[in-house]
Amino acid sequence: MINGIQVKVCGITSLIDAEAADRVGADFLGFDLNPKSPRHVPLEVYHNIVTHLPYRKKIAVMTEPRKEELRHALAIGFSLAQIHFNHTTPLEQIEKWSRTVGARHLWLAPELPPEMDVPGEWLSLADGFLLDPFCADENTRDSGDWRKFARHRETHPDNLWILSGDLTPDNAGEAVNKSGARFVDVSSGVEISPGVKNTAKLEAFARALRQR
Ligand SMILES: O=C(O)c1ccccc1N[C@@H]1O[C@H](COP(=O)(O)O)[C@@H](O)[C@H]1O
Repeated sequence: MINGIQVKVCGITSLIDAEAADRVGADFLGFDLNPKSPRHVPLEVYHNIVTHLPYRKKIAVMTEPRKEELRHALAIGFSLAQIHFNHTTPLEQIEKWSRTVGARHLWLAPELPPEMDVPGEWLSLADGFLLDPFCADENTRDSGDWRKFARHRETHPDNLWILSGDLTPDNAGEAVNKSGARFVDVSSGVEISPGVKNTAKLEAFARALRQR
């Protein structure tokens, strides 16, 4: 927790980066299990480092996983699964994910068009939702849709609302202040190259949250 804000550092690929995230105060460490991601961590690699990792909650980041993959991730010790999916995914599929791990072990990261809110029928299926405030303006990506994020938080306080997507040390303070977020997720904004975190950027990100 940094200045009242919970933080997840995602796209961790090594013990060194996990320790750096831990040192700056990350509450959650995210590991990308999607083989197509440049931040992909094969399960064998995860197995090799898991006992040495800092004592923080570990999140399995997956893209439209099969039931068996999802079940396996929780079985090997991930606290939660974060599922990325297209907004056109049928409700029955989301219900299946939720039944497989239980809603309290699930965060949903839907790719939503700017005008679309999280549908009401998804809310009981997951504990948390990752929303990207910048997707409201794909062209400039310099100002986010803070009202959309704030509206979700205020209207559905029983869910966890996680501000995620293109956060950096430069925009984190403004993003939190304008959206009212109490939980942020950062990955590429604290990297030197895909999958490699940078200590100075992690520290700058934490500083931005402290000084906002
Ligand atoms: O990082 C990826 O390659 C990735 C691939 C597929 C699905 C999600 C992915 N990243 C996750 O997206 C959020 C935001 O990341 P960023 O801060 O915009 O880089 C984070 O949870 C990443 O793990």
